[in-house]
Amino acid sequence: MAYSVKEIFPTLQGEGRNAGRAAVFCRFAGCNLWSGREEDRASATCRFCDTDFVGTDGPGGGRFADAAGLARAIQAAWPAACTRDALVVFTGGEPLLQLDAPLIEAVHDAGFEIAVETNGTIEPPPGIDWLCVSPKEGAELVVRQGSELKLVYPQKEATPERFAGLDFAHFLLQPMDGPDRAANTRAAIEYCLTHPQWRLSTQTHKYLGIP
Ligand SMILES: C[S@@+](CC[C@H](N)C(=O)[O-])C[C@H]1O[C@@H](n2cnc3c(N)ncnc32)[C@H](O)[C@@H]1O
Ligand SMILES: Nc1nc2[nH]cc(C(=O)O)c2c(=O)[nH]1
Ligand code: SF4
Ligand SMILES: [Mg+2]
Repeated sequence: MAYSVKEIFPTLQGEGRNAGRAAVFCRFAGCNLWSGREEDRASATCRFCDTDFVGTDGPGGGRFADAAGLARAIQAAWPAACTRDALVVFTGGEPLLQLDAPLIEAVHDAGFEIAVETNGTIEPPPGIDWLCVSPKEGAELVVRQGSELKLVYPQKEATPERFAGLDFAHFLLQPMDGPDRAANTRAAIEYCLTHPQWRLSTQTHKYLGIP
């Protein structure tokens, strides 16, 4: 199938348990919880999104006719001379609207480990090496196991207690960015201090000034 990609760029994973690890980010266009248009934000299911995922006009973005072509573009963006420890992070928008078996096979064949950032509303295909699920208030969570559960905090109805018993290796709270980031960060720290199952995930790339 063809893929709509907003942007492809090398950077360090800024969030979660793999923060600090070099990766190629492949950001798919489109999401099932928001159109991405500001005029629709207030009526969307997910209203706090910090990302522009509309269109295919970002650096390295475009329409890719097949998995081999997209895998080549990802490989070309890998900054190191060899593919040792190569990692691609599929994100978006919602990557599970587009990530499929042929693309997983093509990037594995190119030597990459595959990480995915998903809102957890769509069943993932097999073969993902690191699955990060970030539940959204008001959206049904269908992906109930994975590598890390990274909850943006606070969300009124999506409380940590609702997810603490699910089958994930790591549980993270990520302060909601926006006008209340400082207060949200203090609240997340307080929660982690009193609930040590949960660790703090800060969006380090925003402090570091990298994409
Ligand atoms: C832009 S989303 C794309 C992947 C997928 N749609 C999802 O929501 O997980 C990437 C990550 O950023 C998080 N995120 C989005 N907006 C945020 C905000 N305002 N503050 C903190 N994290 C945010 C999401 O929860 C998710 O973990
Ligand atoms: N450096 C960096 N790390 C990230 N981790 C998750 C991101 C995302 O937007 O999915 C992201 C991102 O946009 N940049
Ligand atoms: S589900 Fe993810 S990409 Fe979609 S609007 Fe929410 S944070 Fe943004
Ligand atoms: Mg981001």
